[in-house]
Amino acid sequence: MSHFPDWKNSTDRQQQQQSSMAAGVHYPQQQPYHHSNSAPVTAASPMSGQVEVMSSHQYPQQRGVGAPQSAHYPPSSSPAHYSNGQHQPAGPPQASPYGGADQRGGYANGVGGINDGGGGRNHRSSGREYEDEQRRRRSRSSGGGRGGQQQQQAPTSAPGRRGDYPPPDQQASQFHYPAGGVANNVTPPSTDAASSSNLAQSSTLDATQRRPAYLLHRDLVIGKGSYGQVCIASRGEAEGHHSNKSGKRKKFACKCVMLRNDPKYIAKLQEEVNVLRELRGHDNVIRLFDVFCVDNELFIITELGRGGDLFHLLTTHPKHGVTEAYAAKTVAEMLSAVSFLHSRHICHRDLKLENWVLESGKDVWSPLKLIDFGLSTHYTPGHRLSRVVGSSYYVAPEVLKKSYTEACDLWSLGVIVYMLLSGAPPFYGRNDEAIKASIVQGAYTFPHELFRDVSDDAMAFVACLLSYSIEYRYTAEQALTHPWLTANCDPEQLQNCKDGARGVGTDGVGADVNAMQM
Ligand SMILES: Nc1ncnc2c1ncn2[C@@H]1O[C@H](COP(=O)(O)OP(=O)(O)OP(=O)(O)O)[C@@H](O)[C@H]1O
Repeated sequence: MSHFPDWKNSTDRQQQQQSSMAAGVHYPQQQPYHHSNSAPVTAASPMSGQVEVMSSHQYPQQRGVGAPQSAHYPPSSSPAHYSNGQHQPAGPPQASPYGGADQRGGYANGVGGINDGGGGRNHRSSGREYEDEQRRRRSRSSGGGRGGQQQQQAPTSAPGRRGDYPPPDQQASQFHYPAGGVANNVTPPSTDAASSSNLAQSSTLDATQRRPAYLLHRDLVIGKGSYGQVCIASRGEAEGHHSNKSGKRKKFACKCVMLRNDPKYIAKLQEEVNVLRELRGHDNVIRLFDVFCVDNELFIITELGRGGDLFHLLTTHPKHGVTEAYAAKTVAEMLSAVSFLHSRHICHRDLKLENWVLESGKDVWSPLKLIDFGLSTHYTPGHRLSRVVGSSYYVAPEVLKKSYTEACDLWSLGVIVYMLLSGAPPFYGRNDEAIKASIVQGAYTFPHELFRDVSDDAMAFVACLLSYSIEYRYTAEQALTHPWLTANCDPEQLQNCKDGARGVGTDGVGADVNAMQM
């Protein structure tokens, strides 16, 4: 028996993936996986009522040939643990490979209980502030969830058919926005119908300012999150504007968020949009195209990651772990994006497999793009953040202890790399509270069963990111120079990542948002 429900058989996830396929998100067929001799990942146990208190996705606990049969994996008696206090490096961590499997392990320290009162999460709502989650859960259980309202209000066409939203007769007024019509300020909904007209509607248009209408395909859902759903939007020839070479309408991802009359909520959305704007142009950050409001609903139009997210890539294949070459390429791109964020004093705070999408549905080696800046925030260097936000499994211990810096993003990347290499999370538990306790304790191992094909350098790299002390944790810039990346990445690609980290090659960063509109 395992404490991890069978995430592979999650109905929500399957439906979402089928919907994504229909929506034009095609998961690449190439398989960058290793462990070809390993047995398929074993489904642990059927999804159970635990889902209410589990994180968004359930990660496998046991897998592969030789995986321990115990309920807790790695076993708590594993000799691979060693304590943080005893083995903390004296200076910034170097690429010091561990001598052997029995010496590899995580740092344990005597940190006490978790002081966050966060609760569990539903299937796909892990990336949110814990207090908000509690509120949403109450709202859902009373049948008043925002997502439900959104579904009901959506004036889509008949089920199964493409739903063009808004209806054709409303498109001109609602989706032809002026040149300055991007919602530069997200306005809270108003009870006054006249004043609740969105920015697009309230501006005067002339012919030269008009832009092509978007068609929002409400039934082509590519992702669901705690703040709404992400659908396909398209525009192109049908409105007499430029189409792509094949004459098809160009597709975008559209995050649809119902606005609430809540200043904090609006401020959060404003920050998400601001951050997306500011990061525009980096190769590994999803590109923002438009933002606008219609009838108290905010639409954030971005580039479409056609290859789906990394969670899907990692979990839908029967083998576990990707090759080191693929992991290194992936991580170099992640570090490039994160270094770029940090150079602009933006902390993402929700780095996880689900928030990286592949640009192409045909090439698994295509560039990765960072999405979901809903928890991102600008920070003042040297000042600590205190709000407990993040996703289970990935959240850094110092975040749970309410005093953290941008280094929390590097911890999350450490968790991601660990998972890419092994297919399992370093910190886990039977529910969110147990996972958080495991993180705060900080002990993890590199079980031989999962890491037998993984190099010492790779594990040393992970350890540099999963350093309990932020003093010793690598920055994104430092991590980009780690020998494991040098040994496993294409030199030119790695250099591009390093350049991207410094903002070299990013087009028009900081320029007026209107310049980016198509
Ligand atoms: N631009 C995109 N291209 C492809 N897929 C996307 C894109 N944006 C979002 N998705 C998919 O939709 C899912 C949810 O999107 P997003 O994370 O932005 O929503 P959210 O409400 O903020 O979610 P969460 O609560 O998990 O943080 C993603 O995990 C991803 O699978």
